[in-house]
Amino acid sequence: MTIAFEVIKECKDTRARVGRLYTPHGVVDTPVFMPVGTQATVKAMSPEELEEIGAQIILSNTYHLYLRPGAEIIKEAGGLHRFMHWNHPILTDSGGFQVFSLADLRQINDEGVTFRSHIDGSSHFLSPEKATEIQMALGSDIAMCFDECPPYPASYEQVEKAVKRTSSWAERCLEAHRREDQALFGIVQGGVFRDLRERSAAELTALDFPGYAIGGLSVGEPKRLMYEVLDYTVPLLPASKPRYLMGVGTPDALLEGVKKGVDMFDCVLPTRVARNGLALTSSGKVVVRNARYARDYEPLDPECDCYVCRNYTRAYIRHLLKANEILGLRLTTYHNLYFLIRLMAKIRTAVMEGYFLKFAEEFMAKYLEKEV
Ligand SMILES: CO[C@@H]1O[C@H](CNc2nc3cc4c(=O)[nH]c(N)nc4cc3[nH]2)[C@@H](O)[C@H]1O
Repeated sequence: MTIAFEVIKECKDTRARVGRLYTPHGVVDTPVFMPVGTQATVKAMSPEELEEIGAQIILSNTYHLYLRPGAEIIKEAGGLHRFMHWNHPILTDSGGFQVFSLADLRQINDEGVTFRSHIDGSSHFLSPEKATEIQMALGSDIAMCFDECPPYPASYEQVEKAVKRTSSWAERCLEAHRREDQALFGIVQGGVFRDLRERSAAELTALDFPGYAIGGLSVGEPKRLMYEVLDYTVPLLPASKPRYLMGVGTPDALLEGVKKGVDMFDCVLPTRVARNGLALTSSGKVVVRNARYARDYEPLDPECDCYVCRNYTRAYIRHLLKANEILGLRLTTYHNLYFLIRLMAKIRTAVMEGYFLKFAEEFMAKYLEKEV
């Protein structure tokens, strides 16, 4: 068995649950936030720093690594874990989303996708078989099916076509998948159309994947629409298997996703906004680049106990960011990742001890979702 999942504790008044995901590279306590390491690195962080902040599993991208440095080099180097010196679980996204959102799309048909690289314009072809082969070469613990993620908004016909393709491509990925020490997760599509979500979930659960992602969300739709889709999609997935909401998210979306029964999350947000000088704190977002922090000798988050908040001030980090000093990016990234990973740990404790709903309400009351 390449991967096993067990539900440890269910929340009595929401769908939240604490679980444990057993993978070839270690155990993951869920709900879990996965830092994004698109090009085999979580930007500005070393693997040791990721361990220090409590990162359990990270995400990397088939599309990017296939284009650069190429799956062959990573395979020759002994696989992605050895290549990037990360000896804990890794999940790779299949390229389904990246090829639509990044590449200069040339053509998509039932066979696969022809596209031009966003790096050098060279022409490439990705199919379910090829995306699966690349992930087997990378050696991630969890590989994702090659799917079609429609944009938002998209017409019913467009989404229906993507569901059909995603289901047929899922069968082809399953057929092509040959690595015993790697789990392949299915991805449910269906946009914001309930009947299409039901159809996609039925077709994918019939294939009995060890885990399921909810795709096609966090693509620009209003949050309340995403929550509505989750409300009727999560119950369609087997409760005994991990559920992964792709591309999410902000502290409020993580809390809502956990409340609705999601176990795994990933988002570029904490690392991306850090590079724009925005810190996530228990009282909301702090745009530490702002002049108002020039003489602010408090930590990014006075309630945070991370290495950055124990040793540096807003004034210093603002100075570094304004001076384009690399340490500025590193310190803000370190704190943002710590903040989200710490939030997930608090969520797990709250579920275990039966006060999750109260915790979520109190957290949100403080996290005003506005810049302080
Ligand atoms: C809100 O942040 C922006 O939006 C992206 C996050 N949102 C997101 N939705 C996703 C959906 C899918 C999917 O349906 N299939 C596969 N295979 N991977 C996916 C990856 C996804 N990531 C960030 O890149 C950022 O630009």
